[in-house]
Amino acid sequence: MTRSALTTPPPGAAPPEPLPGGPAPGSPLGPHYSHCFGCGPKQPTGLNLTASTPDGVTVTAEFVVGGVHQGAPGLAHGGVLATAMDEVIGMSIWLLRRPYVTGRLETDYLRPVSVGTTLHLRAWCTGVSGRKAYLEAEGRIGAPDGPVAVRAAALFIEVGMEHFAEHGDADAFLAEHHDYEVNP
Ligand SMILES: CCCCCCCC(=O)SCCNC(=O)CCNC(=O)[C@H](O)C(C)(C)COP(=O)(O)OP(=O)(O)OC[C@H]1O[C@@H](n2cnc3c(N)ncnc32)[C@H](O)[C@@H]1OP(=O)(O)O
Repeated sequence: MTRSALTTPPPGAAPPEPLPGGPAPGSPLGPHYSHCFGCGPKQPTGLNLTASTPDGVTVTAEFVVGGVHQGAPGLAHGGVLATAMDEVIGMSIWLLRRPYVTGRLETDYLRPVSVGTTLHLRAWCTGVSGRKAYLEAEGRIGAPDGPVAVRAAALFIEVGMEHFAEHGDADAFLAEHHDYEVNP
């Protein structure tokens, strides 16, 4: 992975600890928003990723590449694979229950991914420094220890709820997260 300086945590940036009262290891994670293109069950044209966490800080998910995800005939579109990386990374930082958005996403494509492949995704945080979270992800073909097809590194930036209120629909988010603390 040719991770750039922009997605490499600075010295002293520690990875996060599991959130007290967070999801139990192995338990499935719900979508962060039901209409999300990546994980929303009410988004029929989306990726419909479902994920779980083995340890409260890592996220795993399976993505079955279908015909609707093609770029070249029979092969996954690179932008769709980047979307899957963005989503699983977003799910892993959402384990902290603070709102982050993608600032930068770097993707390496190491192997072609055929339609019909189950891509085993994994994402984790390598460090948090102020508002910046540094994250990585990988997608492996056919099994959790299969050959790596895609790798990603990302910088996510923590934002306030005003980001969604000003640019999007904060009420739609809060309607699905009654337990969410706006000012924790
Ligand atoms: C609640 C669950 C949500 C799940 C979301 C799922 C993931 C997504 O799809 S998010 C959608 C895609 N992303 C976006 O729409 C974000 C669009 N961008 C923005 O809104 C803004 O640029 C935003 C919020 C990232 C940063 O703006 P702002 O809050 O003004 O902060 P800003 O001062 O510019 O940057 C903060 C720091 O991050 C750095 N930074 C910001 N963007 C980048 C970038 N692209 N690359 C490198 N560094 C960056 C800045 O240099 C700055 O660093 P420092 O503190 O060292 O000076």
